Amino acid sequence: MKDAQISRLKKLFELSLTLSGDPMEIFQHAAKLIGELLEVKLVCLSEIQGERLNFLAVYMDGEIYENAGACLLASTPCATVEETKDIRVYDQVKELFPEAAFLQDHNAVAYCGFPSLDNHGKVVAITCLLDDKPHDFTNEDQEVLRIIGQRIGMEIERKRNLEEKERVSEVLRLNEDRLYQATLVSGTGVFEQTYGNDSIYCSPELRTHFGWDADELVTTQTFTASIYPDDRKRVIEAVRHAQNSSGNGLLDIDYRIFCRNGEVGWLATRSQTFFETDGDVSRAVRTVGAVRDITKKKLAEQEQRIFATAFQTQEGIIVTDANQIIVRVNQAFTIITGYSTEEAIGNKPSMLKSGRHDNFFYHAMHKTLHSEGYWQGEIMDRHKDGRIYPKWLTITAVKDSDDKTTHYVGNFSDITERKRAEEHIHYLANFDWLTGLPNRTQLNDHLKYALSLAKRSNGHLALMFLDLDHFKDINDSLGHSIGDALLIKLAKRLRAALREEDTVTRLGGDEFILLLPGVDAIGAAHVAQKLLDTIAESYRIEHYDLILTASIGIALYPEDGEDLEALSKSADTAMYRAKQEGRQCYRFFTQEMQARSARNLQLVNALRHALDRSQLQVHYQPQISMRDGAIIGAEALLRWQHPELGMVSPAEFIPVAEGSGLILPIGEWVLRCAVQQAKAWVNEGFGPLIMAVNLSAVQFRHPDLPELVTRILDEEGLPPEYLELELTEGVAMHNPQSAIAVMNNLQERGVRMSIDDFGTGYSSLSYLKEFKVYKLKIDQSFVRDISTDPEDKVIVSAIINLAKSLGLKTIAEGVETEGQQAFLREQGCDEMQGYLFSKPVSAEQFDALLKQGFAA
Ligand SMILES: Nc1nc2c(ncn2[C@@H]2O[C@@H]3COP(=O)(O)O[C@H]4[C@@H](O)[C@H](n5cnc6c(=O)[nH]c(N)nc65)O[C@@H]4COP(=O)(O)O[C@H]3[C@H]2O)c(=O)[nH]1
Repeated sequence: MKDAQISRLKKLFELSLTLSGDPMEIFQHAAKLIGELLEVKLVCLSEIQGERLNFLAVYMDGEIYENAGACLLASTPCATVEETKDIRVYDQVKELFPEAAFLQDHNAVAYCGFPSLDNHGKVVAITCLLDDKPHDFTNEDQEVLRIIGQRIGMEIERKRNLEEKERVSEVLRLNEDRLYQATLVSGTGVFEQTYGNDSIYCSPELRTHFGWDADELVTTQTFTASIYPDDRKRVIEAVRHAQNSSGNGLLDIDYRIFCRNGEVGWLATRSQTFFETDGDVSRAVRTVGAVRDITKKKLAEQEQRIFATAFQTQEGIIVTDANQIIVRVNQAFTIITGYSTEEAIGNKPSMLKSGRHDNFFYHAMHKTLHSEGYWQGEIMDRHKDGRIYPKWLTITAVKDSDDKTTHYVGNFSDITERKRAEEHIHYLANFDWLTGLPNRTQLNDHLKYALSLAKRSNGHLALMFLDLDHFKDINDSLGHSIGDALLIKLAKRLRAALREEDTVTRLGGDEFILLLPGVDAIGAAHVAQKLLDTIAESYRIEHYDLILTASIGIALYPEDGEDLEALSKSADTAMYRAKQEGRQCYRFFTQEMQARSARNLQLVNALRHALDRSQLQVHYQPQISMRDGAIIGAEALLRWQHPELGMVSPAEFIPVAEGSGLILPIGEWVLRCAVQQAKAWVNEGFGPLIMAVNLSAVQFRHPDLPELVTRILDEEGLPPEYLELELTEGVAMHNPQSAIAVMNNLQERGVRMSIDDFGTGYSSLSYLKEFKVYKLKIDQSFVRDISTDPEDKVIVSAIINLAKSLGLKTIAEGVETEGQQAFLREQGCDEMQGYLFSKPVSAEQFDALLKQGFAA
């Protein structure tokens, strides 16, 4: 080949190389060019990759093949090219390199291989030319191949760079992909800001948070506008600080933004700013960062803060697990209970128990908790110092998603103060502030209760209005403080003068209302007089000795009213009458009551002297045996003959004597008279004659009674079996247990007992069995009507049968007719007494009866 031809070829080749962009195309082009130019059978352009030759382009018999295979470099002539880094030419090459299969396959005779080197002088490719016949590779040919070899080396390097680039970008793409997946999973968004360019790259998640569209341009301004105003300044300052080259460029910040849905959300940003240094000057060039949505976390934190704050309230809080072991308490718990957190945790709430509630209380509490999941109520607990205090407790069961209780939360407050205030309010609402006496509200309640009791038992009650006389004068002359002190003293006296069950109320000023349950006209008059006397005793206040009087109006249930209003009106009216009639006195509402009271007073006064003025007498009424009509006993009945009042019935004066306490001396006198008389009749030979003496309730309840009876019997010399004490059914049944004790005592002393007026009370059979009585006295009210009233017949016959079954005798009183006598005899009554045989008579007349004998 001529020089000119070569240089033309070189230029052409260089031009072709410059024009082509793809290294692989260049390699193919080069292989083809070489093959055609040097007219060889095969050109193989291979890249060295480790120990292998990769055939990038193969020209064979006019055809070009791309990536046509590979072979090991070792034991090939190409290895010598790599080694020498220069062109190698071999004849009979097949024989020279028998292990190179490639040569054998193509039956290679001529071989020319030239290297391509990279910038560092390393062989990166070998191009070999093969022919199956001898071929002369001239120097010029070799020169051209060297030039091509250099060019191929450059292209191999370019190819490798491209491949590296592609690999790196693939890695980057993969990384980006992974990052994207990671950010998707973690909810993290990323951004990148390059300074000098106001566009901020934001990942899709970030755009989603902020509500920016995918194609919307995000700038510093857009970003700042999305920040919640309260956080804006803080974020701007922190970003500026991170961009300041004096720092490390790191920024960690939480802030709020306006989310796409208009709500406020929380983001956490972690970013790094990168700096570029030019000489001494350093400036921020880029910031990359990750942004995380922490709205839920912040809300949880906020909730926790709220919970923590709520936990630290004035209310005690106690949290237990499902087994009621305390797991948490707050500070207020310690303040209220006295137990520290350490003392409480691990313990049970029962450590606070006061012992004031029984097991039923706690059982009911747990039952409600179980069924309702909630319990609320007042409970008494014990403080660590031992003090018991009331608290208001709410317990709530905390349940998991399976509706299983995991914890109990108890909230409580010490309500000691509240209770005290309530008590104070209750006190003010129910008591008079000055005297401490109950007020009208309480009186109403007490009166309602007393009225209901009285109605049920056909009982009585008295309501009194008490008004001080001229009290205003004391206030006006001595001042209100003296007046108040006087009222306080008076209130104490009134209270002390009355029974526990009575109510004294101050209406305000100098007016009082008194409620006396179970009190009739006589009792009321008695109490009123007692109060007037008590009030009239002088009062020492400061240096004054004061005298006070009052007027009292009395209303009685049921006579003067059946309810509060009617009774109050009546008592008020009566009180005004007392004022009008001279003050310092009491008046009843009705004239009848007033008269009865006056009569009562008259009787009491007269009775006081009845004994010593010998106005009393004992009369005797015979008691007859039903069997033979013989007088077997006498009932002693008291008679009072007053010079002015005339003959007063015992039915009238005995209650007066009982109410005034005079019954005790009078009763003793009757007993002694009766015993003396019995003794006289026994001495006269009229025995055995039983003397029956009435006992009043007051006598019967007096502890000295048995002793007194024995003493009189002893002193008068009458054997006890001649005496029979009559006790009314009502008195015996009033307090049966103590009646039994007294009866036992008397029986042990040999004295007989009988029950008077039997059938009028409500005897209990079980008590009747225990009473040590000898006889039942059938009340005259039944006897009176036995001929006409079939019911009375039944009653009388029942009493007789009952007595028989109990082993008791019966005596019928008030027998006035033969018919009554016949019926009683028929029913098996043992004895009788009544006008049919004799009225009560004097001892002398009785003596005559005894002497003449009696035949029924
Ligand atoms: N209509 C009628 N009455 C008859 C007949 N037979 C007797 N009486 C009356 O019935 C009363 C019977 O006495 P009492 O039930 O014990 O009831 C007595 C008794 O509870 C009480 N009493 C009388 N004397 C005494 C006494 O010395 N001490 C006590 N504590 N109470 C006495 O006074 C009550 C009344 O006594 P008296 O007026 O003496 O009334 C007597 C008697 O006179 C009759 O056939 N027809």
